[in-house]
Amino acid sequence: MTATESEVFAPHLDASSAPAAVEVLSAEKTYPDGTQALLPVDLRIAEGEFITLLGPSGCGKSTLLKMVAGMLEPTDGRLLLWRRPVQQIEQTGRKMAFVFQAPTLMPWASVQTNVRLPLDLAGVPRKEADARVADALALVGLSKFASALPRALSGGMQMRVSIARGLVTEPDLLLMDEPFGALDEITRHKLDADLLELWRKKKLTVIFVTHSIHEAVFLSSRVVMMAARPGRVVEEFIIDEPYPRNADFMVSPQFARHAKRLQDSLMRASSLNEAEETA
Ligand SMILES: Nc1ncnc2c1ncn2[C@@H]1O[C@H](COP(=O)(O)OP(=O)(O)OP(=O)(O)O)[C@@H](O)[C@H]1O
Repeated sequence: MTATESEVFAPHLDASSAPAAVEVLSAEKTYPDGTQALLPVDLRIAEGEFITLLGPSGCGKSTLLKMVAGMLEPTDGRLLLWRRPVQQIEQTGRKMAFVFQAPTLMPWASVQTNVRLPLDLAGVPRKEADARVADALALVGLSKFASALPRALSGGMQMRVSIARGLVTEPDLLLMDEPFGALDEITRHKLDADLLELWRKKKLTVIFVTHSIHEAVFLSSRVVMMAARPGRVVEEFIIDEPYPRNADFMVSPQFARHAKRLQDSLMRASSLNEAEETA
């Protein structure tokens, strides 16, 4: 790591003064079958933050993320990206990418073709597209696998391809729905660390969904805790620890302190569900 890359970075200190990338304004969601997935949520996410949505199953994490992505309409309320409605993101000159839990790669196409897909869809000329694909593959450490088919890659490598496909459009906002949930712990730690590097290098704003308290503490500048039935935001935690964060951070007393606070909060959020289920 170079001296510049290792400079201390503390987005939680700037979050109140930095421009808003995402504003969720009393946005709520009831599905057509009557499921009340999300009570009104208010959330301001500043440029450069790494936000994690954490909470028990069914608390509306994916629903909220998909509303930010414009993949789902709120039943009421509004969502703004750089002060414009989500559907008008093009007019802001910013870009957003969504990375799903499963890599969802085309099995018959090479890694390179899979990563190029968003550029092909956008009509980017082939030469420029190939150069950007090469950059994205280098970022995730897969340059040597450009011609491979997905089935020749491990689960962790397939997930890297999926991340490269997200990064190839050079997004400002990266939305990730439990991207590493299906991977073994070692691979997950490695990808978490790589993701933090990318986030800092590319000055991204990230919203990340996970079930893992440890992943949330390691990655986030802020954690948004949610509870279910109906889904809602119940607490927020600033993880006021500087970056870069490394393996030493994970065994530090500060890490344990944050993890304990999140654990207690998650227990409260989960017991809210149980209390309501038995009432
Ligand atoms: N298309 C849908 N139609 C009806 N109900 C839905 C739909 N999608 C999700 N739900 C319900 O909305 C609630 C919130 O779901 P959501 O997937 O957003 O939660 P989550 O916190 O992401 O869950 P998990 O951690 O299990 O992935 C759940 O009760 C879920 O069953």
